[in-house]
Amino acid sequence: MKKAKELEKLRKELPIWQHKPDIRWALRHNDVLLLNGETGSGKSTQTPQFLITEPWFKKQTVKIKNKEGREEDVSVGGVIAVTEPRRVAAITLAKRVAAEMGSPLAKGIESGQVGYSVRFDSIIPKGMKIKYLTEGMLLQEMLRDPHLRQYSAIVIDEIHERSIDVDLVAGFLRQLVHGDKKGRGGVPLKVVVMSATLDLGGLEAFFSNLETRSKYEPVAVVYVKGRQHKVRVYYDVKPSTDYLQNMLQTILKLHTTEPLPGDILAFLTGQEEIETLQGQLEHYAGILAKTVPRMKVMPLYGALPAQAQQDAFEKVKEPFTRKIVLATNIAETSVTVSGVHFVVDCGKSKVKQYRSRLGMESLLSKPISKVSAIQRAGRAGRETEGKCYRIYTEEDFAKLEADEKPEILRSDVIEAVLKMKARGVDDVLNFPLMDSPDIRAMEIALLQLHVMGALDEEGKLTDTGKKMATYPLPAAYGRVIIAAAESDCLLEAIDIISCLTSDSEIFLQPKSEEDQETTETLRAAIKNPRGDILTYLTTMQHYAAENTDRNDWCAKRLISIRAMKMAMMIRKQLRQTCFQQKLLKEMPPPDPQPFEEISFAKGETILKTFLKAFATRTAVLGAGGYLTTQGRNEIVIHPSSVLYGRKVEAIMFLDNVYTAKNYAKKVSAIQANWIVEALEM
Ligand SMILES: Nc1ncnc2c1ncn2[C@@H]1O[C@H](COP(=O)(O)OP(=O)(O)OP(=O)(O)O)[C@@H](O)[C@H]1O
Repeated sequence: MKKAKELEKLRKELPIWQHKPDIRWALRHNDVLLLNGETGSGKSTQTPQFLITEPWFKKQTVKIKNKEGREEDVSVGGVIAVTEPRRVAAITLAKRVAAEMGSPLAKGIESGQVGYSVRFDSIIPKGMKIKYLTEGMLLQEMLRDPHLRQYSAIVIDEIHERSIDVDLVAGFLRQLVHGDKKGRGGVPLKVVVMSATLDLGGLEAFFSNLETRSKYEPVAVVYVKGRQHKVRVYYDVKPSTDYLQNMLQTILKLHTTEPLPGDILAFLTGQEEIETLQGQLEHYAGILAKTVPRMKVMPLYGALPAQAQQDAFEKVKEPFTRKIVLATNIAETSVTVSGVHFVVDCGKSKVKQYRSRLGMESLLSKPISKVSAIQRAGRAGRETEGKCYRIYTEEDFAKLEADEKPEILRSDVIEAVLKMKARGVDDVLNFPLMDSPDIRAMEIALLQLHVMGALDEEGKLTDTGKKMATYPLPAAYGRVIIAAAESDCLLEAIDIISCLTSDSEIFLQPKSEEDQETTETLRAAIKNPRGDILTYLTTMQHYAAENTDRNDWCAKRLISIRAMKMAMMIRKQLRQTCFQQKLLKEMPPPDPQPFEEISFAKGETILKTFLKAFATRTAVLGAGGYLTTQGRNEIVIHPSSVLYGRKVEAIMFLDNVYTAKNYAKKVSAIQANWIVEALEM
């Protein structure tokens, strides 16, 4: 790692450096700054560093009335939060900025100026002035500290990515900036919104307070022109029929013709493609001539453990070796993958799509937007001039949409509605957001939350709803936790939910028929004929009871050890939260505990508990197959379910995908009369 002094020279060469005075001036006179800058101009790393010496940044002690109406001394400010759409970006940026400031950032070191906070991992040193965190973490903090008293400023990075979380953060910040400042003892909160897209008009209108516009204009705008290094872009001359094959050839060609140094970063749509290409590249790596550099192929996707993700960012230490990073769009924005001079872009990514008519969400592989293509290319020009190879034609590029459609317009909005309610927004249909979701999607979400008991007849958040909003879980699983505490099956529900919400699938797919047979035999003991929910329970209970070699236990059954480790962390966190909330009377004894088969009756209780949250995700067997209870749509059981091919009276499914057919996933066998009971609750 370079020293702060050496890095200072590089910092001064960044295009944003020239704008340091404008940025400071703008925030001395305005509460909101919109900052537009090309990728690589230095926004994410420099902006917070420019601001920590400003007079308004200092921590202040102010008098604020508490709930009883008594005035007390409270500290406000002294930290700048920078939100990032993804964990990797928050962590790598914090490390970079810590190095630039010459401030240590490591586990066990107590003081330092930079910290970060992402799920299951944080370093918050004493004296921290800059904190990188994910948008989701800031939303959780806002529930505990609605006035964000810890902070002098919030910097929203990469707002153009438009995740649901960033839209909510922006909506709540707008409310804080324009609301009365009593909750902060009169100290204003500064907000910096950073974007790589030029269209700031919409954002400016959103953050301006239209009612008071004539008296006071709170929004300043700064444009940062230029990036540090040039990136040349190359296109395919004709459309490709097999882009994976094309990617492979392009990477091999670059590897065999381009001199070192110069690592390659390739963008693909998901884990499966990455693993396929990795296998192919490693095959070629074994047969390359000795005169050609060695290849070090490194995957980079969301479900990888944090350390494996960080490894992909490191410089290659081995001599005469080229790093080839195969990534999903998690490496698309904000990050610098060290050593990369070449980007190869497949031009697609997986996106969530909500079909409000069906009330269901599915994941589709779609062409990216122009903004994404530009961001991807930008990764080649972070440390030096670079090249980007687009595995599509220039005409195809011209046809791409300018921007991604905001997630809130293509998703199930139940979590968004719950978070708004938890923040005290009563009229969610009229709460100002940058883009308001389809009214039908909002109404469905309100209805579902009411059915779950999170909202009362008047649409007010109930105690159940308040608790649900505090869990780092989809709303429906939060509801299951509460129902399970009432039905004496909380520990079992936590075990199941931990598996269900782990980063990646617990059960890996066998690669050959032979594997399939052996796996089936070994999995027989964990499979429960009543469906996937109870199968997850036995899996977790066997895994937690295993006291010799958990890796070996997983490998034999083709169970993902990585997914199980993540599930164990979620289990620990949920047990602690439930203990704090007094849903759990005492903490269970530490693992390993002997495996104990649950009774048939307990299994029924668990399924009925899940049904309290998933009553609308059920289907009943008719003459032609299963028909959903909501909407009477045909649905078939997905091959990944233990119930695949079985005909039972009725099913409950926790997930579904809409590809060639409407598939139910994570399926359990239930009785039709339980659905009526659950809906009448
Ligand atoms: N982890 C890192 N390792 C090496 N260099 C880095 C690192 N992070 C940032 N840099 C350098 O700092 C420059 C500016 O990075 P920064 O993230 O601030 O830019 P940005 O304008 O926010 O870009 P983007 O919108 O793409 O995130 C990079 O181009 C790179 O040269």
